[in-house]
Order: sequence, then C-alpha cells, then structure tokens
Amino acid sequence: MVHFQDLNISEPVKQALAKMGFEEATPIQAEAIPLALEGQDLIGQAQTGTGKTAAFGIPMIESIQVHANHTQGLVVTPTRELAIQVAEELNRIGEFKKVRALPVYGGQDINRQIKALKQFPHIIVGTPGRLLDHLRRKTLRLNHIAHVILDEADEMLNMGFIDDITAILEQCPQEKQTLLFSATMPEPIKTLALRFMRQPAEVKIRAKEVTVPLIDQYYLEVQEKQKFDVLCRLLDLESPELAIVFGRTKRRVDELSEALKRRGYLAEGIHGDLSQNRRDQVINQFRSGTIDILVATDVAARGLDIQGVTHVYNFDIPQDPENYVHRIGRTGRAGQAGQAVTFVVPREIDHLKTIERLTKRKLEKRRIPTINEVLKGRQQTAMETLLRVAEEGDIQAFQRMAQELLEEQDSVTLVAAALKLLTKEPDQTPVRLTAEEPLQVKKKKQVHGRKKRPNRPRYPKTDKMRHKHRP
Ligand SMILES: Nc1ncnc2c1ncn2[C@@H]1O[C@H](COP(=O)(O)OP(=O)(O)OP(=O)(O)O)[C@@H](O)[C@H]1O
Ligand SMILES: [Mg+2]
Repeated sequence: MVHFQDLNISEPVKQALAKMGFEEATPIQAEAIPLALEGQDLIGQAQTGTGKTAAFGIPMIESIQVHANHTQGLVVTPTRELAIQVAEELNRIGEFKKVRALPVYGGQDINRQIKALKQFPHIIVGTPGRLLDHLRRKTLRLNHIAHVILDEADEMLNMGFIDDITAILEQCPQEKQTLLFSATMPEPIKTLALRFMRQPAEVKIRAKEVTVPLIDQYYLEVQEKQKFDVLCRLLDLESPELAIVFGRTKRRVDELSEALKRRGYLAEGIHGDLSQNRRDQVINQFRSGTIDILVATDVAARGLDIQGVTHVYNFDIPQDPENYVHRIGRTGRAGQAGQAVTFVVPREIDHLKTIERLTKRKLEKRRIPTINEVLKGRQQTAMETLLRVAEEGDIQAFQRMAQELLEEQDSVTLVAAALKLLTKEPDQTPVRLTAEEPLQVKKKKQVHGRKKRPNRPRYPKTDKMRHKHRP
C-alpha cells in the first residue's frame, strides 16, 4: 500500500487530499504519479472508478506555477459533464495551492467563458468542439501549455474526435508533457498515440479483468417487446439506490424515460440533443437523489462519478464493446459494490460474445423474475422502509395518532395494513416504445467504428484546415 505521504507531494496538495478523504493511493496513482512528476509522457490504463483523475490531476497541479500569468495545463474530455466534474476535482486538489481550473464546454454562454478565460486560469478542462471554437476566435491561446491530458483517451482518438484533437495539439508548444488515460486502450489507438508522444511510459494495472471485480455482471435473454416490463420487474425487485439505464438512441432514451415516469418511477433522460441547462438539471437531480433513475445514451457512459449508483441496466446492448466496460463502470466505484444487467435479444448473442472476449469474463445468465418474486421483493422493501423510518425517528408527530389507532385495532393488524399500503402494486399502465432493430455483428472489429459524432454545433472547417490537421 502506498500512502500519499510516501509520494513526493507538496504540503498544500497533501492537505487537500486529506480533506478529500484520500489516504492511500490507488494502484494507478501509486505508479503514475512519480513518473508524471518526472515529466515523463504516459499512457495510463486502469479499471473504471480507480482514481485516474487524481492520477493525472495531482502531478499536474504539482507542476503548476501559481504566480505565472498564463494557462499551463489542458485537459480534454469527451463530454461536457465530464469536463465539469474533472475541473471540480482539480479545484479540490488545488484548493490550498490556489490552483484554478476552468471548465470550458459547449452549450454554456460563450461570453461568460471568454471573460473567465481572460483571468488566465492555470488549467483548462474542455470539450474539443468548444476549445476549437475559442481557438478560432483567438479567445484562448495554448502557447504556454506545458501539460496536456486526454482523459478517456481512446475515445478522444477515435474517429469522431481525432481531427479536433490534432488541431488542438498543434496549437500547443512542441515541448510539453502528454498524458493519456482510460480504462480501455485498443492497440491501434495506442499505435496512433505514439505518433504525438515522446517515448511514453505505459502504466497498466495488471488486473486480471478489464472490468471491476466488485461489479456483479449478468445478462438476460429477452425479446425486444418484453424489455420494458422486465426492466420494471428488476427495478421493483432490486430497488436500486440510484440506477442508470442505457438506451441506444436519443429517441429510445426519450421514450424510456417517459414510459418509466408513466409507471411512477422517478426517472429522467439525458442525451446530446437536450439543452445544456436541461442536461445540468438532470445530472444535478440525479446526483442529489431527487430522481433515482437516469436514462442515458452513451453520452453518460464515460467517466461520470456519481456516488450511490448501485445498478446499471443496459436496456440495449452497447454497440462498442469498449463502451460496455465504461457503462457498467458507472457503478462499483472506489471500492463500492455494484450490479450490471444487460438485456440481450436472441439475435444479439454474438454481440455478447464479443463483449465477453474483450472483458475476458463470461456473463452469468439469469432468468426473468416471475411476478411472484417481484411481489415478494416489494414486500421486503416495504418492510425495510417501515423499519428504517421507525429507526431514523422524527415521527413524534404521529405517535398520538398511533395510540388512537391501537385503541381500535391490535398492533399486528395495523402493521399489516401499513405494509399493504407501502407495498407498491404492480403498475400495468400501458406504455409505448418504438422497437429497436437488433445490433448487427460486425465481422471485423472496426476500431475507428464510431459513426456518429457527439451532438454539438459544428463550425465548418475550411479545406485548408482540414488538410493541415490530418495526421
Ligand atoms: N486515493 C483515493 N482514495 C479514496 N478515494 C479515491 C482515491 N482516488 C480517487 N478516489 C475517488 O474514487 C472515485 C473514482 O475516481 P475517478 O473518477 O478518478 O475514477 P476513474 O479511474 O477516472 O474512472 P473512469 O474510468 O470511470 O473515468 C472518485 O469519487 C474519487 O474521488
Ligand atoms: Mg475518469
């Protein structure tokens, strides 16, 4: 075990880590931090939820010269929510050193961003589209960047982002440190990365499996038409604290979240077509537990760190096997246990095999729970709820009423009635979901197989730029 005290870290940063409750370094942190502090380029691969953010964040913050009046560090992330989250973690780590990190992403008022950029934050955490936008407007200069990090590096170097990343890197000085981090790193992407890195060290935590052992993974074979009712049964049976349900398309996410709401669940959807305000609102509701089911496209698959996510449901099996690893990695973080359930329609069984080959792990098959089992589950939940409320207290106001009731009826009858009321009846409200076609298995694995770019406003590139930035 490596304690942060044993690493060559300055007092203010140690103090911040203590405040964050970090004592021991995770394996990726123990290996990556000393190398990164030496200025080494790195490719870091470690399982989801094992602290990669601090693994690059600590050395980056250590190397910042606080009094220099220019931006020295750049972190690029694939989604806006991740940019916000990473900037927050960097600000926590840098609190006592007084390092400031600014998130810069699409959908946020650009004038406000321009104003914030003029204050020269030490670190900028941004999504590629908005970073390029600022570069074109000349409201951002990268000529003093000494450290670049690509978080979710394999995603950033995939087809949808590679041109943007190349364009951004070209604006940075030649002399700089480049760090790549992800839970997955397909070989061809690594080869591509070597072109713009200086003899990077590879830090790969040799876990037996790509996925986290604390995540209990299983699959159910279902017909497309059954999926929704099966999902409701599982939710009722397991009463997740927080759950993420992944759907394949934006329409799917809209329909699913609507359908769940109709059946009385506290669910909201998130995908790239929603306004940034809406996206922020939904994520905040989910983080605070105002809603307990987040329905999402792959926009929420990578990097998001939300405490209390106990269940991940792949309502539709993911297209990219890598994204399976990332999706289920939203649970089982920082030593917590989690459960991941994948729905597979019969024609997608081969797709499941592809995922199993990547994760080097066979998924356990479960059968669809019966109505009876669900009912038992609901009764169990009702009992637990009643007990919890009784133990947590704050029920003085009801005690007099309870006394009155006990004069009318015996206690067992009354508790039974309370349980009956608390036991959620099966909700059969009809819902309508448009059927999704089963996924076609690709014969050859396409590494650059990303078809769709993340949804964001595009600025037409001139031909000149396009050629200039081709690697
Ligand atoms: N040394 C540590 N001690 C305790 N908690 C930690 C430590 N390092 C990180 N954490 C916590 O663990 C959680 C997961 O960290 P983080 O988000 O960096 O994981 P990750 O490896 O980037 O995962 P992903 O691949 O999903 O992006 C966070 O809540 C973080 O605060
Ligand atoms: Mg991460």
